[in-house]
Amino acid sequence: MTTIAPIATVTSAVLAGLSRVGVLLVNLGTPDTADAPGVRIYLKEFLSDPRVIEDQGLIWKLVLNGIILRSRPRTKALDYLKIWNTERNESPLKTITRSQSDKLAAALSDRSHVVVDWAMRYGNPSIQSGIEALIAKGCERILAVPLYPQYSAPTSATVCDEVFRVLSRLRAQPTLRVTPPYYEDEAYIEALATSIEAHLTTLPFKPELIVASFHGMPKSYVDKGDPYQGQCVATTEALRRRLGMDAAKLLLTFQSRFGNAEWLQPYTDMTMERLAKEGVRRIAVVTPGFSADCLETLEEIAQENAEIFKHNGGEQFSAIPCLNDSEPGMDVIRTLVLRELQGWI
Ligand SMILES: C=CC1=C(C)c2cc3[nH]c(cc4nc(cc5[nH]c(cc1n2)c(C)c5CCC(=O)O)C(CCC(=O)O)=C4C)c(C)c3C=C
Ligand SMILES: [Fe+2]
Ligand SMILES: [Fe+2]
Repeated sequence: MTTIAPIATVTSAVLAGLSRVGVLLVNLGTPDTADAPGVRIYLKEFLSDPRVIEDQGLIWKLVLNGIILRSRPRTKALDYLKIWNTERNESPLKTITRSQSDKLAAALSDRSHVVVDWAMRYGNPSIQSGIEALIAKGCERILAVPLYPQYSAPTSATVCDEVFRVLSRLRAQPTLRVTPPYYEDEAYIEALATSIEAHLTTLPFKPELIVASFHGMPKSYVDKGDPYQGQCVATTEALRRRLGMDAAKLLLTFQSRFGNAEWLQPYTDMTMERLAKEGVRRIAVVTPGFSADCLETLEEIAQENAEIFKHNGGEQFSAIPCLNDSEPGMDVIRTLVLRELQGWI
């Protein structure tokens, strides 16, 4: 049965005349600790989400609990250790998302009734705690911002599911808006292009080509109607136009395959191997689908895929940082948020 949460905090804020607008930045989530128990808790929550693994039947439950959660946490914890932010003792995804939130708050500080916070879909800080904190600060309107340029059900939709689940337990709900995907927004394409150009000037070599690697997903999800692949293609084509590069100079690939089903192709790792074997010696890889550097960019691309490329004859490999909390990156988030807050501020 759905329980109705107490609304005392909401009521007192409203009575005090503190009606505010809340902005909640949300990214995927990451383990709290870089060890097997921490990764197990994270993977269990993540992989039990029917938006991520659509068939949550008995066979999947047996595979998840009997195989995956027994072995993967140990190996993945070692990968997390390679990229861990030891200063703050947290995953880079958290450090960067917090900084994006702080910088957005600073950029909107002249609008005192706007409150900015951040949350993770899986793990901590949770979406529930983020929404409760905004409500406690008097926010009667909330803009949820899934930090994914391209929409997909396993990422953007599940953020909405969780936001709606939290609101479903409230008697006095805040009014809700959700930012749309921004896969071909001018500010986003411009930010990607300038960050690529700036990065290339820092390299001691000139890449023969650039690979744009997006997180993959099972092909069947797209066949059933997920628009993700089309939006990745649209981003890449817009970037090609902006950079004056053709499909042979800016390639589109999909990484992070999980399980045995067919995922979106071409696969990043197989492309690295193919390119090196065909004689390409110098490449750069950009990851436009990730708004913040994380395990998939810092370890899988910058370490694993660099190794695959070099092992097969490649010589120079450079991973281009995500937009993160850089000036162009914050320009994207600020532009998106200000556009979607129109009429509220
Ligand atoms: C069926 C499984 C998965 C789907 C579908 C999926 C889609 C998807 N994921 C991202 C972004 C990220 N994924 C990250 C890690 C990660 N992804 C999966 C599985 C699926 N992702 C797993 C099991 C993991 C954990 C690591 C591992 O065990 O391999 C991350 C990094 C998180 C971090 O802690 O740094 C991100 C970001 C997108 C955009 C996406 C949809 C297209
Ligand atoms: Fe993923
Ligand atoms: Fe990965």
